[in-house]
Amino acid sequence: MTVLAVATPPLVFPPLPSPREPLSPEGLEAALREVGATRYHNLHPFHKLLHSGRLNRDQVRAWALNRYCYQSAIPRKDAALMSRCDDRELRREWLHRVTDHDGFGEDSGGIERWLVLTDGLGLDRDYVVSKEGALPATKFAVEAYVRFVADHSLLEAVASSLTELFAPGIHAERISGMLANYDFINERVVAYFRRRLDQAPKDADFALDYVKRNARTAEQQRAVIRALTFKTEVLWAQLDALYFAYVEPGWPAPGAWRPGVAVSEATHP
Ligand SMILES: O=C(O)c1cc(C(=O)O)c2c(n1)C(=O)C(=O)c1cc(C(=O)O)[nH]c1-2
Repeated sequence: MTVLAVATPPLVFPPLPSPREPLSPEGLEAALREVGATRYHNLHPFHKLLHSGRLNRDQVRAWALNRYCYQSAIPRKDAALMSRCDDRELRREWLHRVTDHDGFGEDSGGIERWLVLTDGLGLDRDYVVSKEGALPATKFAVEAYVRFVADHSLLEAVASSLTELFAPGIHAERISGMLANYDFINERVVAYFRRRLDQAPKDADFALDYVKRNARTAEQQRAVIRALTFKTEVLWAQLDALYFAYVEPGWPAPGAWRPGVAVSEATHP
């Protein structure tokens, strides 16, 4: 079986830091950044294909439709985090993450902007929102993230959001790569990512500062490194599933979306 030739990350990742003695806050930040540098999903072959214009429109549709599940779960996981939080200051700071996605007042929110993207790709909105066509692995990975935040310590829950430290780079790469390489992508449909370029760094800086101040023992530091590693796996598993279903060998699970389903070729630029 020929697997598409793309630049792949090393098969064996460098060992993760596993502090026995507490690290300094700066040492902990370096360890967390190392997790991102070696495991974040910008390294995944599916993203390399997506950003360089080597997917066809149906493969981009499959990505957007599955990724909707992740988007729509983010406010649920942030509400789960807040429900466990006794610290009013932390709740006040975290609250806007829910409204960034669900919208508030005049702002229709990130989930709506994501649906503008799926509209632009010609996907039926009700079908996307129903999540009926999402891959099993997408649903499992996304729910695992919501459960992780609900079940682990507040510190680990905050740390699991730290993949956002690495998101602006991939969003910038996606905006320029997709605009340059696909004639069916325009400014209107990349609006979601442009907005995240401002939102994500503020969220990530706050969460990083919180983790550096609160993870003081070696045990807490191991836990936050594990939480961030877990989150990179949530993201990676979704792309593995997309690659298997829609690139190579191209086996979508029973019931998962297939080209031609819930699609109108007329896009809405
Ligand atoms: O496009 C991406 O690669 C990407 C990655 C991530 C991430 O790293 O978790 C998020 C987002 N986008 C995103 O748009 C977003 O709103 C978001 C929220 C969170 C989170 O964990 O709270 N991650 C991400």
